[in-house]
Amino acid sequence: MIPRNLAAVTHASTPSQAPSESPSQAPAKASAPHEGPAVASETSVAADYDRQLDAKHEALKALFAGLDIPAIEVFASAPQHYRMRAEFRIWHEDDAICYAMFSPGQKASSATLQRVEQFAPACEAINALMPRLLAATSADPVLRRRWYQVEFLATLSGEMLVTMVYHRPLDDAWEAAARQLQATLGIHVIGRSRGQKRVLSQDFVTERLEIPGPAGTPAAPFLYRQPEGAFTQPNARMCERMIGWACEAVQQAGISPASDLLELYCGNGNFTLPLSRHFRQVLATEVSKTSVQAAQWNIQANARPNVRIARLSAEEYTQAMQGERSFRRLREQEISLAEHDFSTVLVDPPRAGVDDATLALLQRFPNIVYISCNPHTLCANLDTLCQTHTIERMALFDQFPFTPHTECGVLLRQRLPASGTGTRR
Ligand SMILES: C[S@@+](CC[C@H](N)C(=O)[O-])C[C@H]1O[C@@H](n2cnc3c(N)ncnc32)[C@H](O)[C@@H]1O
Repeated sequence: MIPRNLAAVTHASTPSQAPSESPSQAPAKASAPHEGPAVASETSVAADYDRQLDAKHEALKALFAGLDIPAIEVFASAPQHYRMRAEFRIWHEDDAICYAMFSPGQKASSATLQRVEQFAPACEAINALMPRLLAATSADPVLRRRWYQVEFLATLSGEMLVTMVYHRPLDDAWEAAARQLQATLGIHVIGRSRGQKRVLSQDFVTERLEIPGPAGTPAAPFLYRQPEGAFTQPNARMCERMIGWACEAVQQAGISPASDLLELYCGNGNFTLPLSRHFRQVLATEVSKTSVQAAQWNIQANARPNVRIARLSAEEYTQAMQGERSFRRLREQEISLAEHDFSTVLVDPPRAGVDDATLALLQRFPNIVYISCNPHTLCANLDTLCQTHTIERMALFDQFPFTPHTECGVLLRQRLPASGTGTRR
């Protein structure tokens, strides 16, 4: 039996999941406020939420005090049920299992275990599934045996992909039991073990985001294939607002829709597809093969023929643009950089920020939209970019309530626009 004296984390706030790493790189770990057996009242959660958002806003202003920034636009999240992904360890005591989290750096043991029954940051569909999945697997020794970790990936419409990670090879008996589980719960199941990935129906979900239009215009739907293990923005509602902000920023800045957009670190085309409505052509690049394949599907599904995507790292793209290297991956798709007339570049790098060579490339663009999940590397990069550009807009998107993490959006414009198209090679 699982000892009852262990804290039942009914409303743990959030895992300290590194915001921009792939889910598989960032195990869920326990953290922060609203943790513990008591379920916080809605009023106290709302008050705590407002306080933590104010604190993030103040921290951001202090961090960027050395730069000339405009008033920060602040986008509040739902305080709870905002995450479309969650992952937990599975803790075994005798024949019983439970969901578990461990604080960062803590060795997993009964003493450090935080039992999780419900998880307030996760969307309601994940919370509804958690007890049903646990009951079904607890009752089945084949599914339970050496089950180590579970990863949930949900969509706003309730589609659900569940990855069950094991410390044993997965055989046909496991697959038969997992197929039964999948049918009973109405979910997609993937089994993973060392060197093994058994996909029972599909290894992705399809998210539908409603992207707000400019003031007074209706929102537009976009479909996104989101593969297991690839990066996706965890807070779907906040993601809609981030994309809406980026679209509005380029329109309000008066950037010519006859010009082209370059995007680095494009993932599955999250920003690319809605932004492509505001440009003649878009060239998007991304390093992850899985994300590039999803982006190709998303381009077709959303009928965006003016978007092309190439699997290149930001560093490689910079080398190609500088004429230092040529890439078969561009030639195969008949992508000619010289045929683009880029007015704007959008970057959304991982937490490490943008490398020096790519920063120098960005400085050649009249307009830069920078989406960042790490204000510290953003601040360091802005130090460089502000040598050539001014910051016209800055936004705080609270993607990760009750964590130290803050997502930002920045629009920069070149101080002295080069004559003609400064970025045509
Ligand atoms: C913060 S995510 C943003 C993805 C996308 N813009 C979105 O909103 O979903 C960063 C992306 O950069 C990719 N990435 C990481 N290092 C990279 C590099 N050196 N060059 C290009 N892409 C990289 C990751 O695979 C990931 O998809």
